[in-house]
Amino acid sequence: MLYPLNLELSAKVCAIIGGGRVAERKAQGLLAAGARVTVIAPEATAGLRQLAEQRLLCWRQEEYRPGSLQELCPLLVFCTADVPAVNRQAAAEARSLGALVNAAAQPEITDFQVPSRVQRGDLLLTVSTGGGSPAFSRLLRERLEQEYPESFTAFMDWLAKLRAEIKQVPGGSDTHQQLWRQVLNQQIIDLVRAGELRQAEDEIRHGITDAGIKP
Ligand SMILES: C[C@@]1(CC(=O)O)C2=NC(=C\c3[nH]c(c(CCC(=O)O)c3CC(=O)O)Cc3[nH]c(c(CC(=O)O)c3CCC(=O)O)/C=C3\N/C(=C\2)[C@@H](CCC(=O)O)[C@]3(C)CC(=O)O)/[C@H]1CCC(=O)O
Ligand SMILES: NC(=O)c1ccc[n+]([C@@H]2O[C@H](COP(=O)([O-])OP(=O)(O)OC[C@H]3O[C@@H](n4cnc5c(N)ncnc54)[C@H](O)[C@@H]3O)[C@@H](O)[C@H]2O)c1
Repeated sequence: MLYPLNLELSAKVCAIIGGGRVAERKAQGLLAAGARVTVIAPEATAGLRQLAEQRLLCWRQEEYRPGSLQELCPLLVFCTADVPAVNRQAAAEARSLGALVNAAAQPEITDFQVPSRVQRGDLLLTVSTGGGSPAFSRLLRERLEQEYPESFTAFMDWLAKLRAEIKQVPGGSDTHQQLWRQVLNQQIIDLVRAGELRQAEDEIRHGITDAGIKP
């Protein structure tokens, strides 16, 4: 069974071996998370070249060779070359440097997989099939995008602010847990989904007042 975790990657060094379609997809996700990305590949897609020209990532236009990763000291290494032996070599070096390895087509050298995802502000929904069917992950992701539209971005922002207020309320975490379980119900999700943010927020505020709490 895979163990899910959401990594804080801002300013962390990540290396991508290979410059094809898979590399480009991985680079986009990593850049969105604020990582410092270096691509090592003799050739790169137009999209990757553009990102390099905009200095959003570093493209080392060369083949991977043992030692290439040494001075980078990356946290994560993505092996996406279309030569399995190259990916194996890079993965071995990465591990010796303490990095975690992703190799989409070679599960035997993979430490972690990248899930399909929907981002709505701080709300992050991810889907994995453990490599069984990435196409099914995509299908589910498309459904989740419809079920959790953009309105959730603003709602999550509001909810996090309210939680910060509630945290100041005396009673400790048991009281807070009980309160949240009472005021957050399935109907709230439906209201946010329908874009009725104001009503969702009012429902929550009323629930808090009914519980006798003044945030
Ligand atoms: C989630 C997503 C994220 C991302 O890539 O960032 C991702 N694949 C996506 C899409 C996708 N990938 C492929 C297709 C074509 C249809 C098909 O083949 O099924 C489609 C669908 C499409 O594009 O329509 C081909 C494919 N993928 C892998 C192999 C290798 C193999 O199976 O051996 C092959 C065959 C290559 C070949 O035949 O040459 C392997 C992996 N792909 C994973 C992630 C990991 C498992 C995640 C999981 O199980 O859920 C894992 C194990 C490695 C990893 O960690 O990257 C992204 C969803 C984007 C979205 O949400 O739209
Ligand atoms: N396209 C997909 O959706 C997908 C998904 C998962 C896995 N895969 C597999 O992952 C691999 C990469 O897929 P792709 O579509 O990005 O392939 P691609 O052919 O578009 O890209 C391969 C890249 O590897 C680079 N490369 C070759 N030798 C290298 C070396 N010695 N050092 C550094 N880079 C080197 C090439 O220059 C090229 O940029 C393939 O084996 C593919 O079967 C593809």
